[in-house]
Amino acid sequence: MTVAEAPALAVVGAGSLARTLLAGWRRSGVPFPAVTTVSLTAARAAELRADGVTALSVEEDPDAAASAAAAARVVVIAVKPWMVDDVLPAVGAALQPGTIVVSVLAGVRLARLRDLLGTVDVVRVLPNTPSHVNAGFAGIVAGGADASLVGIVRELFAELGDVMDVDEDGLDALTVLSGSGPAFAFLLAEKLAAAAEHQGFGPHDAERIARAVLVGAGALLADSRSSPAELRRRITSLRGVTHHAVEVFEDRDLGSIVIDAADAGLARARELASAPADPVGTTS
Ligand SMILES: NC(=O)C1=CN([C@@H]2O[C@H](COP(=O)(O)OP(=O)(O)OC[C@H]3O[C@@H](n4cnc5c(N)ncnc54)[C@H](OP(=O)(O)O)[C@@H]3O)[C@@H](O)[C@H]2O)C=CC1
Ligand SMILES: O=C(O)[C@@H]1CCC=N1
Repeated sequence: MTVAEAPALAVVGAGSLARTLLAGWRRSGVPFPAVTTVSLTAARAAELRADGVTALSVEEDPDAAASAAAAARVVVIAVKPWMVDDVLPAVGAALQPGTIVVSVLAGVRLARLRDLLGTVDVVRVLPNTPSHVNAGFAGIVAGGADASLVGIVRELFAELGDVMDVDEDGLDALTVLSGSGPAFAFLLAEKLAAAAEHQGFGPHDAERIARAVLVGAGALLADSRSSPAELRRRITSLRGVTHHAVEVFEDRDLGSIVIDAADAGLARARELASAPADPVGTTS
């Protein structure tokens, strides 16, 4: 993205995902003329300032989100889904013409976002944490937003990885498939490390093995035109070691475990669409 194209950016909500996106954009060198973040706490803002960002907090300035939104051309909303009623009306009231809002919130539908913001220039994007290293995957629902503004958003997320246009049902599905998906891969790495410890390796070497396997398999997948199934077949010698090990996964029906997990995540994404408040009283 060129200097002329890069928009002034505001990010409302400065948690895990917001910082992932900022890291990816910094890494790919997007020349934003200004970046302002808004967190709840002053402590978080201080952390971000140490990274060279203009960081506001609601604790220090109750109007922080409105002032950040007023000065931006792209406003990313990255608070928790159940915070939208508190956060969006003030953002919407401050928006200048020609500004687009990007919601990365799981579940919350465009109709509700438009109502709370009072604008149609809002899109939903569902990114994932590998965006940190520009190996992300994001679904985007453009809705009825201005096409040239949507183009800027699409380009911004293309800096972070692959971008797929979907409808809102597709985005709910991607929330668990590609949004949560990296967590499934990390879970596998954790379990592989635990198996290595079970077979006698110390924790350091066990994690070293698991990391090398996941990183190596990912790199091979990225570099190869072969399907995942074909890459797996090449490791699986007839009546060999892999065959015996994979049979355990098949016997326990790993396929339906993954489908059940995806369905549970999808159900939660749909629930979040209408969740009025944080059901467990925590923001983590
Ligand atoms: N994590 C992920 O991989 C993905 C997350 N998402 C979505 O991204 C959103 C954020 O998730 P995540 O980053 O994990 O959550 P975090 O809890 O890490 O971040 C939430 C942020 O919101 C801030 N905040 C709370 N209240 C306010 C307020 N009133 N005004 C402004 N900021 C406020 C918090 O401030 P403080 O830091 O000071 O507490 C915090 O920085 C969620 O809606 C989630 O569905 C989507 C795809 C992937
Ligand atoms: O767990 C969550 O709700 C968010 C959405 C997808 C990944 N993290």
